[in-house]
Amino acid sequence: MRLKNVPGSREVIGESRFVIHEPELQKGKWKEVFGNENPIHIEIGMGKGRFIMGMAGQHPEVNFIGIEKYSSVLLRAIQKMEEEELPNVRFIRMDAEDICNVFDKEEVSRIYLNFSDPWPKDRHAKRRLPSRQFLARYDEILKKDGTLEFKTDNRVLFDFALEELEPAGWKADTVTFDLHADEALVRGNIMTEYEERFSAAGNPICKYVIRR
Ligand SMILES: C[S@@+](CC[C@H](N)C(=O)[O-])C[C@H]1O[C@@H](n2cnc3c(N)ncnc32)[C@H](O)[C@@H]1O
Repeated sequence: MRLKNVPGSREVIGESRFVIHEPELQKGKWKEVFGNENPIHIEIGMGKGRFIMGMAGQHPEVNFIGIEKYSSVLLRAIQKMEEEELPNVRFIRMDAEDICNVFDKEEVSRIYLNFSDPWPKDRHAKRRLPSRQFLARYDEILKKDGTLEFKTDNRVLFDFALEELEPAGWKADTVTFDLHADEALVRGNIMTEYEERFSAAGNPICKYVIRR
């Protein structure tokens, strides 16, 4: 269900203590937000937050920041955090196009892209989160030894994402076209909302991991 205009969602988000309301002000200072020196991992297009909250529960030694464009979707993640507060999670409502205004050079240790919107029209290719335009933004904020991980069931988008790596100066370390068929790779895997739905429908899940 895509909820773009849930009445009151902007107000709830505006008052939520789990949301960073002026993220540009934290650029270069994210460790202060969490009050520790732990590495920062971000998920771009986090949806309702299942993945990032699952990861945060498994990894209290990491700080997680979820980025989501739509308030109505972010609202669902906030509701989950009201039920199960995690000290190492914060959310930002923003378009990831502006990500370089929010994180300083090498401030982020890992970026997760999960089931990113495919934007099927060619003229919208630059809006795809694994596009070379976005890779250039990730290049700015990711630590030199940082990691980028991308999962999707959309084979066309995945093939596009693989083709974007070389022109952007990136190289995949691990590529799988059926994550759930590989016991070693799937160990510790946290399912996203979309992953649960699509893998239950029998769609193979593709994934790449890049270590810089
Ligand atoms: C297909 S959903 C996948 C949600 C979740 N990652 C999952 O796997 O279940 C893609 C999400 O990315 C968000 N999104 C798309 N483009 C974005 C952008 N440029 N900045 C921030 N969020 C974005 C959408 O609003 C949507 O919630």
